[in-house]
Amino acid sequence: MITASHLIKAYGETRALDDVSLDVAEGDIFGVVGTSGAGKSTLIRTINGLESPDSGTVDVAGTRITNLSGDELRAARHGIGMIFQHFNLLSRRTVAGNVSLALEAVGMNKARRNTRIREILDLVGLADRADHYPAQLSGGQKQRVGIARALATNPRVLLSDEATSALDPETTAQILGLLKQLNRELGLTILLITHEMDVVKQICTSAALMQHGRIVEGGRLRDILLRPGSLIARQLFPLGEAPRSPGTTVLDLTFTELTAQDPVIARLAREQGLDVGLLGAAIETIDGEQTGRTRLALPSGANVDAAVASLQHQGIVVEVVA
Ligand SMILES: Nc1ncnc2c1ncn2[C@@H]1O[C@H](COP(=O)(O)OP(=O)(O)OP(=O)(O)O)[C@@H](O)[C@H]1O
Repeated sequence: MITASHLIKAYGETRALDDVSLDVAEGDIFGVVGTSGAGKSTLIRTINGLESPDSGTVDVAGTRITNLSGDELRAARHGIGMIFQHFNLLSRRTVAGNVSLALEAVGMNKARRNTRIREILDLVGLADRADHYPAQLSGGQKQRVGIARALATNPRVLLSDEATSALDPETTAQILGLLKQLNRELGLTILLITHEMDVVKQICTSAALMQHGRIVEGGRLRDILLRPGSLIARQLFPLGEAPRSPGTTVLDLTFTELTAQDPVIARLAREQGLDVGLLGAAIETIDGEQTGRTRLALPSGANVDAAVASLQHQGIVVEVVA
């Protein structure tokens, strides 16, 4: 649904995008994560045609965005909804008036606009706020207006630029819940950029990690998590620095639903006759599956190869970290 191919964008000496390629499948919720300055905003602005790359191409829903300019580009952008960290609402317009803007831009007549505004405000849970002004709304309600405005023209794609970064954790969870619902009910494809791994945990089905203008890792979350050495898995389930104590072997285990219910540690201890220590664990539901990482310590003298083989036999990804 969204394909970016070999994007390069430089600002002076800085390569904000340094050969970035990305594929977002229809119906996916794809999160691009990275620290400040990694190039996330430049990427999302290039995908909706606000920024043109020095080279490379962007296709959204079958249209080559990077070939368009002027009216053609404006028309294509009506098919791409976008929401922002600071909502970008017009303070002098009511909630209905803000949503109406998107519909006026595509030339819809007043009667149809009014019907569509009611419909979309109902969908985002703001039917009773149509006549309020942005200043009279909470942050979460303002973002709901942003979402209603972005989806008013029925785009198949929604881009989200740090849409929950200005919200408290509870409101963030509600807005992410709404996005997930819209993804499910409308088949909406969502590409979001965020610096918060929690956002990825809560709704994404796929993710990519950006560093210094490059995508250093990406794919479906369930595949990424089972990739030994995955940077995204480490950030999703931080276990910290591995402790070093002479003779002890430290293992990091990554497991998915298949094994979450199994008595993995007990079985390892029993089969190998080992006193296994538990050093850390982080377990969450990701993409609907119980997933997690656990850090174990094996005592000195343990047959590490046999222990690793036994864990791998149970479908667990094992890394010897110390
Ligand atoms: N218009 C611009 N002019 C000059 N440099 C820019 C411009 N836009 C971005 N950059 C530079 O490009 C790099 C990537 O910036 P970008 O805003 O895309 O990163 P980001 O990951 O979105 O960071 P943040 O989360 O802080 O917004 C940075 O080094 C930034 O300073």
